[in-house]
Amino acid sequence: MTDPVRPPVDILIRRLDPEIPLPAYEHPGDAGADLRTTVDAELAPGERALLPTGISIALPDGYAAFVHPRSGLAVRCGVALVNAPGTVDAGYRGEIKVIVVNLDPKEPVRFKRGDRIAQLVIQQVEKARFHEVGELPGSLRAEGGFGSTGGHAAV
Ligand SMILES: O=c1ccn([C@H]2C[C@H](O)[C@@H](COP(=O)(O)OP(=O)(O)OP(=O)(O)O)O2)c(=O)[nH]1
Ligand SMILES: [Mg+2]
Repeated sequence: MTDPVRPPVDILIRRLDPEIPLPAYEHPGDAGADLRTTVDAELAPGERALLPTGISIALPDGYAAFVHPRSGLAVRCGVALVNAPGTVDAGYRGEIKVIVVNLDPKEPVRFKRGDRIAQLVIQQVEKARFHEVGELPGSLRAEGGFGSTGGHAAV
């Protein structure tokens, strides 16, 4: 489905497993295209695994793809991504993989080949030039961070 505001970016994709469907947006306005895994896997509570998706892509320069968790898996099964969001660099040509972890304290999680395990968000990214200085310009926040504005539970 075409976005009326901005046309989609064209991305070359290789299917490393011909039986697994390509990543797809489930609805026209979705930000993420769901990624599937090519393997069966069972994760004990607290266990993590590197799951293959059966695809590799060539992003245009100036883009990156981010591997985000799926909320449904998180709320129903306690599945998180260890490195969320995973960063796929424009120059990466290897298989996209997903580092899942089972955060449920009691129940194992089972993935079946073809299951949708994560979602891929494509974004334009800025490149920075870093200019070293002795002093940074001032700001209202200054060095306050990590709860400096309050509103969090006392520790
Ligand atoms: O969830 C992810 C994260 C990364 N990658 C791939 C694509 C990315 O371009 C490459 C390297 O990722 P990253 O830079 O996050 O890892 P690193 O530990 O810094 O590895 P490297 O030294 O290869 O950059 O691994 C994935 O397939 N899935
Ligand atoms: Mg890196």
